[in-house]
Amino acid sequence: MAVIEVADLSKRYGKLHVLNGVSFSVEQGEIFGILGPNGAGKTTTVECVEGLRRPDGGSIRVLGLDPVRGGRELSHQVGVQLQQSLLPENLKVWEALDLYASFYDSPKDWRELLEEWGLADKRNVRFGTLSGGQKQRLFIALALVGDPKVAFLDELTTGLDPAARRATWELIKQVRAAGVTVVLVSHYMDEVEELCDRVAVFDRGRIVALDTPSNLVSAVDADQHLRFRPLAPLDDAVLTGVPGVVSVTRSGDQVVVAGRGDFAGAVTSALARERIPVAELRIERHTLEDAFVALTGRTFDSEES
Ligand SMILES: Nc1ncnc2c1ncn2[C@@H]1O[C@H](COP(=O)(O)OP(=O)(O)OP(=O)(O)O)[C@@H](O)[C@H]1O
Repeated sequence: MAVIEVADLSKRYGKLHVLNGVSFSVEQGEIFGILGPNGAGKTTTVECVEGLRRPDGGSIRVLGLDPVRGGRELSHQVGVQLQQSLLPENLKVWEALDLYASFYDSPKDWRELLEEWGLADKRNVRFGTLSGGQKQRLFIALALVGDPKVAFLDELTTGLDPAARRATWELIKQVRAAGVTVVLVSHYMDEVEELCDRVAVFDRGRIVALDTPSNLVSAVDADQHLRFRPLAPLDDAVLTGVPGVVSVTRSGDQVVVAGRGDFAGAVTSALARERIPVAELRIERHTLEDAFVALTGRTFDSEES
């Protein structure tokens, strides 16, 4: 069952067309990723879906309701982590959770959320004195305190250190396991690969691909690279004739073989046949970043113009 249905969404700011015909649906219980570089239109899309912005065209349904007209009814079933959420500096952690819980019909017990999100010992601490990571975890807890059916999380792990990011990912998986549908806005490729069941790749106000992260990666039609250090003299001609090999180059004492299809197995067989032992053998598999470049012709970090 689709929890969110977006069809042909368009949005302008003055003369700037920010969204042009964006369509997607989010199924119940999935983590749906919205990935794209800065300015691609991710936040505008999500804010339209949340009912915070009015689209210029297209239709949106969330749990069967129009987010603008059904806003009141929806707000009890939806949790939102705002991108630049700000709370009064003096508000204590427990007061923030208690306040947010009061907005909902049947909120979660915020004491449990404090435990889950590692904030139990910060209960009486004022918001203004929390670290960046603690603020971020509090914002996620606030998005979940209403026990929502759908949670929108925007730049989930910004400001968290690597261990805290991993811990957050595990908690988000638990949120999914509890049946909550999650829409995750991100520009972190690793996060999307780790968490998302499906991902919509945004570029310049359009969705250029929508699939599982692994399907997006395997659709990349570009050379793969196999690297190794030969431990005996190697004539490149041994490898250039191997089926699937596109090129053989050297990088210091490493050999880099570019190829397609099943070339890696054929290369290692050829090395074995020639009795050339190798060290540090590794295949550089494609990533979501490669998929983005293949889809748009641009690197992910280039800003939208
Ligand atoms: N209120 C606004 N008025 C005018 N232009 C806006 C407004 N909000 C966003 N924009 C512009 O619309 C475009 C899309 O912005 P949006 O925030 O949706 O992108 P994004 O993909 O979420 O980027 P980021 O990752 O930086 O948040 C950008 O060019 C942005 O400058």
